[in-house]
Amino acid sequence: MAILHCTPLPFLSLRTTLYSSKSSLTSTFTNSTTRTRNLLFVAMNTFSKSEPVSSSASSSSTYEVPELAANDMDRISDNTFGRYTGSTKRSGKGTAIVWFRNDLRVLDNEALYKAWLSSETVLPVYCVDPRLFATTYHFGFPKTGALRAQFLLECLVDLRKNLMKKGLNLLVQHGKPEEILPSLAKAFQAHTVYAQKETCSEELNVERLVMGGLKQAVTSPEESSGVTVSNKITKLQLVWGTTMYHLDDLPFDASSLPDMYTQFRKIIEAKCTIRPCIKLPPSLGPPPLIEDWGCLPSLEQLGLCSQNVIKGMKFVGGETAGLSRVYEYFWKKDLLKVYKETRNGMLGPDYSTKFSPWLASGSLSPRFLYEEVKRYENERLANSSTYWVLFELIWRDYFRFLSVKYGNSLFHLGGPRKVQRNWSQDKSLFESWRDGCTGYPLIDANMKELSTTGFMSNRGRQIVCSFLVRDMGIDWRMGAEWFETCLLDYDPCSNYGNWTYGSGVGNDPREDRYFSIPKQAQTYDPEGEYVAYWLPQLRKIQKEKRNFPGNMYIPQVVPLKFGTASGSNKDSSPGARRSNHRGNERKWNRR
Ligand SMILES: Cc1cc2nc3c(=O)[nH]c(=O)nc-3n(C[C@H](O)[C@H](O)[C@H](O)COP(=O)(O)OP(=O)(O)OC[C@H]3O[C@@H](n4cnc5c(N)ncnc54)[C@H](O)[C@@H]3O)c2cc1C
Ligand SMILES: Nc1ncnc2c1ncn2[C@@H]1O[C@H](COP(=O)(O)OP(=O)(O)OP(=O)(O)O)[C@@H](O)[C@H]1O
Repeated sequence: MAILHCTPLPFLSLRTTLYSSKSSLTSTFTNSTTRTRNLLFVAMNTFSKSEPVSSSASSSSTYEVPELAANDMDRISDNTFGRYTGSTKRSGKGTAIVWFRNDLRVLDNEALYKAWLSSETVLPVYCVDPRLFATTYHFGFPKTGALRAQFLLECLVDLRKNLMKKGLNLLVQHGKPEEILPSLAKAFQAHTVYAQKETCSEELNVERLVMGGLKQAVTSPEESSGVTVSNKITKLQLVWGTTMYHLDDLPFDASSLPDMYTQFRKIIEAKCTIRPCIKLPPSLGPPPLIEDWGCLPSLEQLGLCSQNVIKGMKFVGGETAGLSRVYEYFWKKDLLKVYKETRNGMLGPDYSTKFSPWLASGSLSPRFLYEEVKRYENERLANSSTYWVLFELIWRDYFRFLSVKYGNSLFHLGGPRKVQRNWSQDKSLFESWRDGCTGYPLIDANMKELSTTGFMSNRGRQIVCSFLVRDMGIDWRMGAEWFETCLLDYDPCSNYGNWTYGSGVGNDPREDRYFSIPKQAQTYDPEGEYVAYWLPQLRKIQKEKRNFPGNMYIPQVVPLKFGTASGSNKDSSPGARRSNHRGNERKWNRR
């Protein structure tokens, strides 16, 4: 297989020039500074770009997710917006800024709604923050890989389009929010900056800096829209919005969050209701007078090599595509009713919802998903599958609330329980995992899918995590940071939360399990279809041997801790296809 090695790219300086007049606001890109990244691993940017061209159509096929024409997606999104249009009246004065972060949507966006209600003019802003394109904390991988960066850019194009449909626009500025927002607040004499509240320290730090910047940029006395604004500090109002259940509706403080998921779920299902989605008026305009709303950077300007998805799933970024995927999965293909039976699959777009990239960027509201599940249950049928999507979305909520409870310990080697264990940071072992060259087809296929598409199934993520941590004994944060680079759906809470669970350092000591590769392969890829898709050289091998190819495949870099990879299932893990969250694994014996 040919691997494209991209040498680390110089980092671009993104400089913002802001003319503090309402009519002239310009952003410029400066392609000047070259700062070579300080990288621990030089080959960190290796992406499996070009598989050999295969004779079989199925081996080289790509699937767009959703697989719908652009005009169909526009129609679906217009219809959805139509259902969420109300007749609220605004009563506010002056200008409010909406600072978009991981809430790149118009539908059910509370920050946007509050800004509209509280003002006469809304200024929507997105800051292309260079820190998002720097490197990960410990191991120097790209903080945002090319595929997620591309997805993000698509989200922004679409957000601008949807805001324009609502009579607004999106101001795109290049630089740090703590520098841009105070300047804008001053220039527009905004009374408030509204934004979605985040929970992890990197984002909290930016919130603190923005707050500090706003305090320093006190607006000067001036007559604006008939209102006298005198030496007022622009407020930063942070709005909760990432979860299906609202933080304020939990029957306990985040600090008393139960440490067992099931306990958490049962309490909130019994005691909490999910707030309805917000209905917006047909127009949120008028927009402020701005000549130049700013342009989006190219991947190259962000210091990334552009990467085409040439195999597997190609996700289309943006709210329009996200709403269309919901329509496609629930209504067009009618797959919600079988979700629980198919969700542990690995191949193709339809074994699971694939909502996660849109949820992570905030292009889809989890409350909207809840309402769509309920609508489906009313109009079609309700069964354990329709419930199970909500069950999984509650996991997502849980990891978000855990980040409030446990703070930075979610990112620490010992995790929230401060578990002491010896970890290795063996570079060549790690690289064999990262590049999909371990000699275990199931691991290698999953890792190639990740670097080629930015996605991996939940089953695959659990298996490759267990292998890295249990069989290789590698520092789990290396795996978590590589996922941070690659995943389209990267979310700090879900990613680091799942990695701490998978590594046995999470808050729940029972979530400490070993996934046996032979057992997983036999259960979830018995005919080797998945591995042969990603490793075409295995296609010539008998189906049931593809996961156990012996010397017909590359050598294994480490032996397995339990069981063998010979094809026989020597693993004594609990029964196959259990429907619980992390079924089909065995308790890890601590070293
Ligand atoms: C090591 C590891 C790392 C992960 N990193 C991330 C991450 O960065 N971002 C992310 O969104 N998910 C992460 N997950 C969770 C899960 O794998 C993905 O959410 C899921 O595979 C996305 O595919 P889907 O949308 O088709 O999921 P579906 O099976 O259709 O589930 C519906 C939704 O439920 C939520 N969900 C499902 N499983 C989980 C879970 N275990 N934890 C949290 N939410 C869940 C997701 O929002 C998902 O979109 C990780 C899991 C593991 C084991
Ligand atoms: N959004 C995020 N994405 C990825 N990592 C994050 C995010 N927010 C916080 N972190 C991680 O949280 C950790 C914070 O480390 P920091 O040193 O600031 O805090 P700390 O608790 O004092 O840790 P330490 O004791 O290791 O110094 C880092 O590992 C950082 O990468």
